[in-house]
Amino acid sequence: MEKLKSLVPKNLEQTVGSSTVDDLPSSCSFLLRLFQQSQLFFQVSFGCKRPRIFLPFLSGKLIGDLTMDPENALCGKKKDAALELKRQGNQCFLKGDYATALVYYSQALQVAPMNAVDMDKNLVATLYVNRASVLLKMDLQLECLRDCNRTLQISSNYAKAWYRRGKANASMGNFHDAIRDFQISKNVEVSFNGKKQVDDELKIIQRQYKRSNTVQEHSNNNKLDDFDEPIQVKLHVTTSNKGRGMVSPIEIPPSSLVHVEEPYALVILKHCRETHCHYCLNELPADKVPCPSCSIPLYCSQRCQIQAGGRMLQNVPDNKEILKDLSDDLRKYVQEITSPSFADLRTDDVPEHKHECDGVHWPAILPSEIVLAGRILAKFVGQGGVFADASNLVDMLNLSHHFSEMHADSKLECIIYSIILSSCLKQFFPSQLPVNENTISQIVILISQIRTNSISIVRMKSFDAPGSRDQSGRLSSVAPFTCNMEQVRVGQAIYTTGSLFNHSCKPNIHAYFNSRTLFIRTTASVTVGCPLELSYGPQVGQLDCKDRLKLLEDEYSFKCQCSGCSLVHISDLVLDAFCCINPSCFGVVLDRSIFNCENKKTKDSLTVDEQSRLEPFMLTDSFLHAGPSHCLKCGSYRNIKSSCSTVDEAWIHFTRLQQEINSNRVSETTVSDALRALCSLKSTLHAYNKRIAEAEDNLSQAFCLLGKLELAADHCKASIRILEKLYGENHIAIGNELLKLSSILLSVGDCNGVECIKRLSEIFRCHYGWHANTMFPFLNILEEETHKFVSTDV
Ligand SMILES: C[S@@+](CC[C@H](N)C(=O)[O-])C[C@H]1O[C@@H](n2cnc3c(N)ncnc32)[C@H](O)[C@@H]1O
Repeated sequence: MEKLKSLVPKNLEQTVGSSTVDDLPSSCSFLLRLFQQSQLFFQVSFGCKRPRIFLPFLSGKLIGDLTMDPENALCGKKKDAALELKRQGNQCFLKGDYATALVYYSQALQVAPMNAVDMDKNLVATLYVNRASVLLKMDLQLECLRDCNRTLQISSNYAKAWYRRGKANASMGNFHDAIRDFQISKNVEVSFNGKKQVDDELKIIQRQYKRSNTVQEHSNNNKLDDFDEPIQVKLHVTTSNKGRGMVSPIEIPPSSLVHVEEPYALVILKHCRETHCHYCLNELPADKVPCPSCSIPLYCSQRCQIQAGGRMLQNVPDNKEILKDLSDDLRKYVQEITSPSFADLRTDDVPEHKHECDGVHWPAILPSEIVLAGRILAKFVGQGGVFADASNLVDMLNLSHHFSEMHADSKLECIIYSIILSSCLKQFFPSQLPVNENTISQIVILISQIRTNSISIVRMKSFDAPGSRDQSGRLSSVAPFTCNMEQVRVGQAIYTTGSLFNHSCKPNIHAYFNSRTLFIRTTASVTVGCPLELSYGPQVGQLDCKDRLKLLEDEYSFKCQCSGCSLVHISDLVLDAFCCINPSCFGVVLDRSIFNCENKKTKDSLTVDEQSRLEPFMLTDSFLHAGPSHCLKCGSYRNIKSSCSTVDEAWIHFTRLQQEINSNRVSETTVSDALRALCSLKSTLHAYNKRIAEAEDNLSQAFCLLGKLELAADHCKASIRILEKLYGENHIAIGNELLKLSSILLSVGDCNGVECIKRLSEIFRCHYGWHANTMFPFLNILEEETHKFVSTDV
């Protein structure tokens, strides 16, 4: 991108940098002509791990390379590479290194062409059946079963696939299916020895079946969650100083579902490409499914693959040969497995990966937001939209944006990306997407809309929660659990209605995702006409007001007008405050930058109740009398510079402690030093300063590792008391801390753990409603433990 930008002469750069929405088409036209006339050859690197591209832009080589044909494309399929990976997979399998074999077979599947043949068999079918063997060795029976199905959908008479399917079914206790699998395997097996082996296995399973009397359970792994919770209210759109926003026409209690929406378009983030499904964004299972036509996307199931790519894995196999000698029951069974029905899939949508497939490079190379813009454009065109005039796409989406306020450099980048994107998409939509200034300026606005409105889709990072179950479903332990639950950004999406919710640093709604679906729930009671606002990122309790304002301006291009940033409240006062030097005074002392920020806030509109809550920390008119470095309650002076040095010195011990915690080896000496440092922090910082909470949390983790659980519980409680002040009692951050505390208390047999679990369950349910138990399975387990705990106690 930097090299492309360097082609633009200074005067044109300035014109582009100062352009507004109205003169955008002329800026786009200048740049388009410049690139079309450029005779320069240049090298473009988009900063990804793909090889750099050497391109003459004018000759179409840049676009040519980005949209290369499947035979030559790096993202295309490669039979030789697949065969080599298969060979390495086989070697690892023979050595018993199943985990590495799994990786090789999966990589081979990613690059194997669908129609390639290897030793008289379809290569993809062979790779699936090989991977099925590895999965069976690794005790992943369900994954093995699915890979067998995939083999059979390509090659229904693959005896080994029926045989392994039978083994997997038998291991899972599905004896009835296992018997049918072995019967079919025996039928299609050609060798005498093979037939005998299957027959022996069949006899064993038949005997087991007779004994077991098991009720057959047909697991439908691809079944989507049923969703039947009604939406509580139809929200209204109003306009305020924040632009359009959502308000409630009625009073709404906490934890009410107020909005559910599927994305208009969505894209996976690059760092999650190997770990999460490119369609539903859930974590990939061991039997991930590649795109049949290119080597980039990976899916958790065929359903997701078909929905994203719009094509089946293969043609429906010809079952005639295999069916002719089978009973009616077995014939039906073969049909079900080899020709699964995806009739319930939504077919009204434009498959979002279709225009990116067949080996084109650009979706792998361009930034995610540009790929997302491409998906929106493809959907627009796929639904019959045409770029006849200058604003139809922009009007259709009707989303706000900040193009005019964007930095000059960002404007230039946006236009260059729009030229590249329109040229790439032209290969797929030759007549619908003309490369001209109208199309390009609409794409520029689209990118600005994406920057203002796209929502990050997050997932909880996998972790071993307390009371996790082993494979057999037994509770492994309720050992103290001390790590923080972390969320990872996995995708970026446009939800057209969801983007009408404004931001507040003190939000009253919470957004979360199940697969691709956006859910929004109230976290507090909402009065009639009250705006429903969620947090785009920074929240009261996490960052002080000046840092929040800066972050929102830098990353989201607006000056926050929320009540959290315009009214004085306890959290912003205490979060980074120092304590008063007078031990009997609970007032706060602020440094200059925080003081100046708080001083600008309105104090007049505070209610009597709000004023009385601030009372212990400050006199509400104290800003007039006291200044920075002075206690806002009694006016005493504190030397901020030396106080900062005291804190820095103390913090060195907590940095060391954290390092030891990370390596799971905590020494008694480091803990004693940290305890002394905590005293020093407490005599310098305000009692509700967030660093004290962090220090208490570190000590709690350290005492857990030393096995001193009572002390761990005490420090955890101290941390929670501070966080409650900063965030409020029902914030999800408190839920996370309660999770730690409850696991510590349960480990030492303290019945207060039961109360803790009740409280954390309520917080999680308030934020996630009925999804809480599926998203956080440890809740069920902890609740079960609680029941046992209570009954044992009685
Ligand atoms: C996702 S949109 C929300 C809907 C938008 N208000 C509209 O009219 O379409 C985000 C934009 O809304 C405005 N906005 C949202 N929350 C705000 C806040 N707390 N203070 C000021 N402006 C806000 C900003 O312009 C921001 O870029």
